[in-house]
Parts: sequence; C-alpha cells; structure tokens
Amino acid sequence: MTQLDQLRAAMKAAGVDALWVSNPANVRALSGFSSGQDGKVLVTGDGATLYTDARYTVQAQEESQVPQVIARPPETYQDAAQKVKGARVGFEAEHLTVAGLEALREHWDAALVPTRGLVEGVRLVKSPQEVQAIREAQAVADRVFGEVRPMIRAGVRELDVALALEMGLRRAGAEVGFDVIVASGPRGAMPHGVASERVIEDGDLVTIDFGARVNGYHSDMTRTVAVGTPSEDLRRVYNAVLEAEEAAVAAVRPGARTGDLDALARGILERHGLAEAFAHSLGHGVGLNIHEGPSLRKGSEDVLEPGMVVTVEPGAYLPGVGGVRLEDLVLVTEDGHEVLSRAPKERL
Ligand SMILES: CSCC[C@H](N)C(=O)N1CCC[C@H]1C(=O)N[C@@H](C)C(=O)O
Repeated sequence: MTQLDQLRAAMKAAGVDALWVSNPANVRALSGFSSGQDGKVLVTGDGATLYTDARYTVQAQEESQVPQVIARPPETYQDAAQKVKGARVGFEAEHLTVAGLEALREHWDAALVPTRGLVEGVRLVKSPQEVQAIREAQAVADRVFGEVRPMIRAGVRELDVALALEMGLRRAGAEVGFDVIVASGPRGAMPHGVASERVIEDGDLVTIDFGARVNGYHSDMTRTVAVGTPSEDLRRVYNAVLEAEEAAVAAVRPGARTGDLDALARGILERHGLAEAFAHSLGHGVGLNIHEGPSLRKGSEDVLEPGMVVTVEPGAYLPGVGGVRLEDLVLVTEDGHEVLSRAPKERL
C-alpha cells in the first residue's frame, strides 16, 4: 500500500472525503516537494495536487510526485474549490492558522472538519528509502563527532565546539538538523542548553546533542564526555544514565509499548535516586521532523513496529551541579533493533 493509499484509509476512518494538508513536513512526505513550508497538498479520493507558487515552478516539476498547480491565494483556493465542492474536507487542526481556515471557509462550498495526526500516522513507519536517508545522516554525524571530539577540552568555548560540528556537517554535504546543544559544567543541567560562550573547564562533563539532515531526514544523537576527571558524584550520575540508556535500547523491539520503555529507564534512574532529575521523555520518533511519533513518554500506549526510527535518550539534570544525557538513534527491525548511532560512549 502506498502512503497515499494508507492516508485515504485513515481519511475514511476520520469521515472525510478530502484532506487539505498544510503541515510542511506532511506536504513534503506526500509530494516529495522539499519546500513544504511554501506548499499545500489537497488529497481527494482519486487524486492529490501540490499547490505552490511561481518561485518553485522548476523545483516542483523536478521534485513533486503528484501533479502541481502553480498559483498563489486566492487562485489556490479557487482551483481547489472545484475539487472539494460539496465534500467533507479535513484540515490539519494543529497546523492550519485561523486566517487559513477563514480563507477556506470563504472560498469553498464544503464542510470543513478538523483532523489530527492523519498524515503523521502514515509517517510513523519509514520506507527503506527513508531509513537510508536517516542512516546516512547519522553516519555523517558519527564521523563529524569523531573529528571534533579531540577539541572538547578545557579552555575551549562551547560555541566553538558547536561551530566545528556545524562546519563538519556542512562540509560533508549535510544540513545542520537543529541548534547544536553543547552544555558544559553546570549548564549541563539544561536539557536544551544550546552552545554558549562558556569556556569548558577541567573536571566538566559536557553534553553534546546534535544531528544532521540528509534529503530532509534527520539524525539525532547525544554524548556526554568528560574533560579531565569529573567528581565521583558526576561519574555516579553518568553511570546511572548509561545503565538506563543501555537497558532501554536493549528492550527496543516490535510490540514493545513505548510507555513501558520510558518506565524501564525511569525505574533504573529512580533506583539511583535520580527520578526527579529525569525531566523529559525517554525519546521520540525521528524523520522529516526531529520530533515526531511514536512518543517514548510516560504512559504512552504507542507500540513499536518494524521500520520505526526512535531515539532513546534518558538524562539526569542537577541544577547548580551539571547533567548527563546519552542518546542513541535506533531502528526497529523485524526481530529487534539496530542502533544507527555508532559514536562510542565514554566509560567513566
Ligand atoms: C531541539 S531538538 C532536540 C533534540 C534532542 N535530542 C531531544 O529530543 N531532546 C533533548 C532533551 C530532551 C529531548 C526532547 O526535546 N524531548 C521532547 C520530545 C520531550 O518533550 O521530552
């Protein structure tokens, strides 16, 4: 079944005849058009159309796997109006702006129905081509991490580590997937501590979380590295997070409930007295977005299937002291999993 066929089955279950797709990643997923932020897709029972404007005429012809209409609003809505006359048309409640909804109401003789997660649902399981792009993104990130690792030492600014990672990714032909996190010393207590001007000191743990993007697909990996000899306390925290991370990765397999994986890691950290210090979910799916389904969060009932690509990234954050996070990118396979991130983890 193609993604469009799967989507039509989901549309039917949601009670809509057509879907107006405005989430940029969903536009890209359905059409292949890489400037999804400047496009929309209309999916009907027997077709799909990409709407974008004349800046993208050539690009849309080259990339789009569905027929294109080059127009700007209001012509966009007028063209689509003929295709949706009298239909129940879903729109993406989490992405269409209020102004966008008003424009659809003004131009269409159709019942507009809010929907959630229809295209996201068909994006959960990656095709072999999607897995390949993620694999390549992670391979670039692993290589660049290996090149940059020697410069992570006392006297170097976090920003310079981030810059070296970014340059390495760009030189390798990849994009920078998201703002590079380099959180050293006490800044390690910030899970999203993007690189600052702080100068790394002897005895610091330094958390580095970064990813590449290849053909629109992301990688995601975190390593916490030691500079000099961190305190006994920090090493204890590091080893607790390592134990939680390795146990959760080992439990990744088809049929596993993501809430159970989160509970497994959380339980280990709790036994080390770090339950309160684990301030976020265990992980998330990765693809055209850095954060997508399935969610490996507390209580989640999502179930892993072969072809899903997820992160496993427990952490412990101690305000005023520092923090640790270890993250691997993991492909769910028919009989278990494959860890895509290969950069070595330190043993402290
Ligand atoms: C800004 S992208 C951050 C990528 C990173 N690997 C990541 O996903 N992180 C860093 C710490 C927490 C985790 C995160 O943001 N998780 C989300 C899904 C959550 O809500 O827990």
